[in-house]
Amino acid sequence: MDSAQQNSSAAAGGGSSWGAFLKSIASFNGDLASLTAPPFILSGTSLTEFSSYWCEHPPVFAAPAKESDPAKRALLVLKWFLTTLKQQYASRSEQYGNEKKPLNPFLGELFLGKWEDEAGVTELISEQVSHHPPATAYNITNLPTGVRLEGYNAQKASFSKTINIKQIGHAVLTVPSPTSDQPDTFLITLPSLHIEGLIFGSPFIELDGASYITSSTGYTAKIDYSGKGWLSGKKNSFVASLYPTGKEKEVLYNVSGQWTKSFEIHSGAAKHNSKSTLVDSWDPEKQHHTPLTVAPIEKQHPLESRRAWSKVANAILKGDLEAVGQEKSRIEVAQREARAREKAEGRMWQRRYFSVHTDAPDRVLTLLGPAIGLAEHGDADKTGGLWRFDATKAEKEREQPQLSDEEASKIAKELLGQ
Ligand SMILES: CC(C)CCC[C@@H](C)[C@H]1CC[C@H]2[C@@H]3[C@@H](O)C=C4C[C@@H](O)CC[C@]4(C)[C@H]3CC[C@]12C
Repeated sequence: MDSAQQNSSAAAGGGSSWGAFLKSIASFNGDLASLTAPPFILSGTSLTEFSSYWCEHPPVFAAPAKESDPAKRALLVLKWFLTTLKQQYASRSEQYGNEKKPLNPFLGELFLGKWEDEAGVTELISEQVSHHPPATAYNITNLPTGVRLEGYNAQKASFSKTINIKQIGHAVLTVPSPTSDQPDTFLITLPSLHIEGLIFGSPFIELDGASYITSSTGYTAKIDYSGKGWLSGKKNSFVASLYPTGKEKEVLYNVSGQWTKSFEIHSGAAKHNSKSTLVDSWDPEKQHHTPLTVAPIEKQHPLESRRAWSKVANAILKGDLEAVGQEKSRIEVAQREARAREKAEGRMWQRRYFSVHTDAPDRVLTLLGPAIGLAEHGDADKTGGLWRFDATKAEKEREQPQLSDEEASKIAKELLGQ
């Protein structure tokens, strides 16, 4: 039995737990962390890991740095963005219907790794920068080209027929140009999503609405998402167009397909226009994907996600709900105590890699935000701040010597109750 079938039969047979869950979500307050999901829907993976979905194909991520034409560079950025969607929203649910509830990261949780392939080394830093409201920040750099993505993300959920999730935050991609000293900057918004299949106990994600990518070189891409309607359409569909910013009707390229399957890029406004030609295509089945390398658990910092959550993740794997509850609550209690200590001592938790942008208006949001309706403050009130990668802090972290076993145990005890 695959996990979608397991879920469905749990929903049917173990109807009481799934039924109770459905009832609880119908009245939930929008706080995803407060959802008490039945055991089979729990995942042992924390949301800090999700930042890695941005770069499962490093050569596609780094490709824009080699293109000298700004419009084509913008197209390569759009292509890369579209290739990430399958990982972001469907990789945990290969057979539709086994999306799970990820672990809620604790403040200061880290997920660090790197990809090594024909694009060279690409580094990932992901940090839980805020707990109330929960927000994750990330920075991904392809070292040979300097292509760099930074961003932060929070979710606001509501219930109307199903769980609807609005993503708050944005991403900024910096692409060094082969012909100029000035890199291009791309401001990226994130799609809304909702959960389908809940009633059958086999949840999966569908994207909705539109998201945008706009560049400092004067190009904007709009991506419209749609799903399978009652009468027509295919799951996970999208159409995208790339046009000079402010001239939505002057489409240079159009892209269409399914973000879980394949898509085609055509020149001009319409795919079946006599003047339009096929420029490029993507089929994830035919693509090689580079696995992320993460340090072995014993070598990780105690606040690194897989080390910190290892006991919870093992208990979830074994289906030992009592242990899941106990191990989770150790972390929650220790975190509450840590916050109380900080408050009493008049200090704040120090983020290791990111800082809140507090100076004059943010350069990228001021320059590019208006073209795609993003506010200058970046919804900072809903994400605990406008988070930017802090290269100075990152350098300091890099210089830190490896923790001794005693130091690591002390941190694990104080901050995670382990
Ligand atoms: C399955 C259901 C019953 C419980 C609710 C789970 C809910 C909290 C999960 C499900 C899917 C998750 C999305 C995920 O698809 C992908 C991303 C993209 C990533 O870059 C940032 C996180 C986000 C939005 C996840 C948030 C948590 C979601 C909505």
